[in-house]
Amino acid sequence: MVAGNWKMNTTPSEGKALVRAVMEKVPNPATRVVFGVPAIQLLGIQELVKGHPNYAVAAQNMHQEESGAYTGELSAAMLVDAGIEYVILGHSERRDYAGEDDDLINLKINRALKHGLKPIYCCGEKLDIRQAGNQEIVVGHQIEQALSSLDPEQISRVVIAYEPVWAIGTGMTASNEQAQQMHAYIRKMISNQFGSEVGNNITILYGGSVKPNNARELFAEPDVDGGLVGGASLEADSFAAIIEAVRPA
Ligand SMILES: O=C[C@H](O)COP(=O)(O)O
Repeated sequence: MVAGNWKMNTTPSEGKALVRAVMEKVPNPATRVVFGVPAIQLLGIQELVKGHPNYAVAAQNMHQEESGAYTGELSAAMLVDAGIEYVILGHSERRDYAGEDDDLINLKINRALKHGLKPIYCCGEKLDIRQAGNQEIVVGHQIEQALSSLDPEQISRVVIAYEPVWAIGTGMTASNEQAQQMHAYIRKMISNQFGSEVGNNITILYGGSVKPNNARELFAEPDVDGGLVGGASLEADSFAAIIEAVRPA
């Protein structure tokens, strides 16, 4: 699977042009392709991908409550009614700028699953943690807090995105070995808690400076099931090249 996270980029007309160009370049992707678009574009982009077996749309956030007086927020029910299939939750930018922690993210994941949305749960360590060699402790803790209350059926609808914070938007991609090591660790954690069938089948994406020139090698690692792409998803040529770098299932 390849998911693009546009973050706060593209106007609605730019977004539509980008999706049209990607779909024209890769009309039949060999993998699931998801556009994570700004809230104002959800309906418009959903219209463009509607009916396509491999293209889908993700919201970049969602509120944990069912409905109510939460000005500026989007609910799970609204996303589902608009035809949206995925929601990105726990991105490091929301952890940093909106103060989200794994307890809150756990509430959001539960709400999303209750409505049939598929959460793309983001986790990952900061640079000082990596330098101290504590990345598995920190990511393990994030996953435990955010996902351990789920049952095997629920977790099987979750996509995990490992995004080392030091690699996001910096051009400093994790090495293939670093990515593989963490993905294997995450898969083992999920297998231990939910059983090996769930662990073997869960999709674990790598995110952090994925580009056309490193995607193929990263995606060739046995536990890397694709990517969550920021900057390189904003340009049709580079996103199309990354989609085409996914190894066949
Ligand atoms: O959600 C995507 C990540 O934050 C990666 O962003 P990037 O590809 O620009 O490093």
